[in-house]
Amino acid sequence: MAKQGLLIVLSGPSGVGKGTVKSAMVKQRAFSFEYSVSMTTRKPRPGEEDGKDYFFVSEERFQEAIKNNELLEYNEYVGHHYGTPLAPVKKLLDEGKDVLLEIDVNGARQVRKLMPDGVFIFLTPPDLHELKDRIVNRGTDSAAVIAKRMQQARKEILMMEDYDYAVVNDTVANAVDHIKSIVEAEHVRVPRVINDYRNMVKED
Ligand SMILES: Nc1nc2c(ncn2[C@@H]2O[C@H](COP(=O)(O)OP(=O)(O)O)[C@@H](O)[C@H]2O)c(=O)[nH]1
Ligand SMILES: Nc1ncnc2c1ncn2[C@@H]1O[C@H](COP(=O)(O)OP(=O)(O)O)[C@@H](O)[C@H]1O
Repeated sequence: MAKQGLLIVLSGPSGVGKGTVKSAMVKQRAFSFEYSVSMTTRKPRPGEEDGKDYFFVSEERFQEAIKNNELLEYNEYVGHHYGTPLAPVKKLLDEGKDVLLEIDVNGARQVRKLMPDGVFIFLTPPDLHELKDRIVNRGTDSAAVIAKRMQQARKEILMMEDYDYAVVNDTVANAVDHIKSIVEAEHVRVPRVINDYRNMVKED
């Protein structure tokens, strides 16, 4: 049986650059991983594709997914539901592939209980002014939504205490490098590799 893949959970306040860092990791093939596409009831932003960025669904479909236990975790964030479809994550991990979840802190807390072997990474802004500038410059949210996201961000940043690593997204290249180092280190943690050595030293 293939060794289980590593579950990588990436969180951070809105606008810190999670989407940007994730895309850069895919583009540069920084390391090999599969991205778990979440289900959401929020409307697509310009340029977002159904099935690639999110599965954009109705509230009814989301409620059905909850009822049928299709979601590993889910949460409400600024008026919309977001959740991780369980089946694809499980299948990919069983195939030995690393899977990246980009989810909020409440979701990550639920995942930590169910899958404690994952690595939990929190992406932080260099400071709060920079965070606000990034959300404003992205140009996808109204002033009212930006204010709510900033309020949420202040609370969320301190929830990094539930995570294993804090990575500063000062430049995208630095953030990608740090995440890559963390994933490489996780791959050689003794609990993950000791079985290989048990086999090595077995007498034949
Ligand atoms: N719990 C949970 N949170 C999610 C999921 N997908 C996305 N999120 C989080 O929901 C929040 C809002 O996401 P989004 O509307 O795309 O805004 P953005 O993060 O500012 O680009 C972010 O904190 C995401 O990390 C999911 O499947 N589950
Ligand atoms: N390291 C960075 N330096 C400057 N701007 C960044 C950086 N990372 C992301 N951004 C910009 O910040 C905005 C928010 O990034 P995004 O990836 O949408 O964040 P999130 O997915 O965390 O909400 C985007 O306009 C993006 O281009």
